[in-house]
Amino acid sequence: MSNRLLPFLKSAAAMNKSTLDLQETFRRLTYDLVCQIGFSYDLQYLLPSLPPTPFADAYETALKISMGRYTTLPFIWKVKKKFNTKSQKRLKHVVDEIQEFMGKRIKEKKEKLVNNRKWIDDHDDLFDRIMKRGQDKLQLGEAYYVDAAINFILAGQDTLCSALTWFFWLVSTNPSVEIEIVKEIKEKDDWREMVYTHASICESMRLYPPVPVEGKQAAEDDVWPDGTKVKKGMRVCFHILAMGRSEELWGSNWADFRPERWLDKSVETGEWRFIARDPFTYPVFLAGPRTCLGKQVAFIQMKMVASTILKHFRVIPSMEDFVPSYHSSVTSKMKNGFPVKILERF
Ligand code: HEM
Repeated sequence: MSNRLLPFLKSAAAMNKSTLDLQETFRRLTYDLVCQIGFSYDLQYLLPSLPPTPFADAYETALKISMGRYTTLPFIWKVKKKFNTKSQKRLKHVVDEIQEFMGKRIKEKKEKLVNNRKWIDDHDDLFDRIMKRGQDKLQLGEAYYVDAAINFILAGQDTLCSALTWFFWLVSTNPSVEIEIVKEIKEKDDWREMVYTHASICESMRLYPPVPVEGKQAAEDDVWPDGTKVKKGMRVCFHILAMGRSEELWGSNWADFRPERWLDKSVETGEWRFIARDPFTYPVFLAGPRTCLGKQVAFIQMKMVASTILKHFRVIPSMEDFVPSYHSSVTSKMKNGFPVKILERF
């Protein structure tokens, strides 16, 4: 944070009235973060020079073309695949690029694991741990780990970027919440004690869940408690965004951004206490056995980014009545980005 995000925002603040796309800033930051956490690899995307982002571009192209399969009839994309149309050639090209990039990272790790135990003991990123535990699988070849690494980036980068973008928009348009968060982050150094900030993050993901819609396929015939019959093989979708805006679940003030709905204030100490909601009411990270494996990491990262930025800067939408245009792909996005001005906080 201090040697990448802070200098980047300082240089944006120094350019006084210039506009910055915060969504693009978080896109770059989260690629850097996720690759650091996963592989100790520094992509160096968040630099004031705004360098090209070839790996991210390939990744997003692959995602866009593959997601298109969900919005067309299966036989259409199967025909396209068979006749190797332009989009299918493009998909193959970017998938090759991604696999080559990831293959290199995994190969480097595998060589170090085999040749130099000391190195691996000293460098404990996520994939060091996964590969150490699964040494028996090293013989399976790199493909196993390459797939796991690609899945890891998919799970962690876009979701974090989305969560941060909507959080900063909601905070910038709710001054009383911003004042309370800034007060808290100035008082508390430990992210575990940032209860009000935690509640604000939960509340922003209620209104704008990074993953807006989820689906699962029934492994067996099932009957739900309300009598609904679900046959083996049926696909069931649930709308996380709609659930977060349900009056039945959140009351008549569901449309308000109110971190306090997650909080209780101690009468004696005046300290906030967080009241968690059950994950089946709030399935932003899913619920049950497929709950997000990175939930804790996600909260830590978001609190670190939020506290780093809000301690030093004010983030102000560059247009006075800016209303973001919601775009749902795999994650909740702002259609034309989030143009802001960054001002030093004194
Ligand atoms: C605000 C941020 C995040 C949100 C809202 C989120 C949400 C989710 C959701 C809804 C799923 C279930 C997907 C499914 O089963 O179809 C999931 C799975 C997963 N998430 Fe997250 N996630 C976030 C951040 C992260 C981060 C930062 C990481 C990694 C450091 C991560 C790692 C994973 C992994 C590995 C899975 C797969 C679990 C499985 O296959 O059962 N997530 N996440």
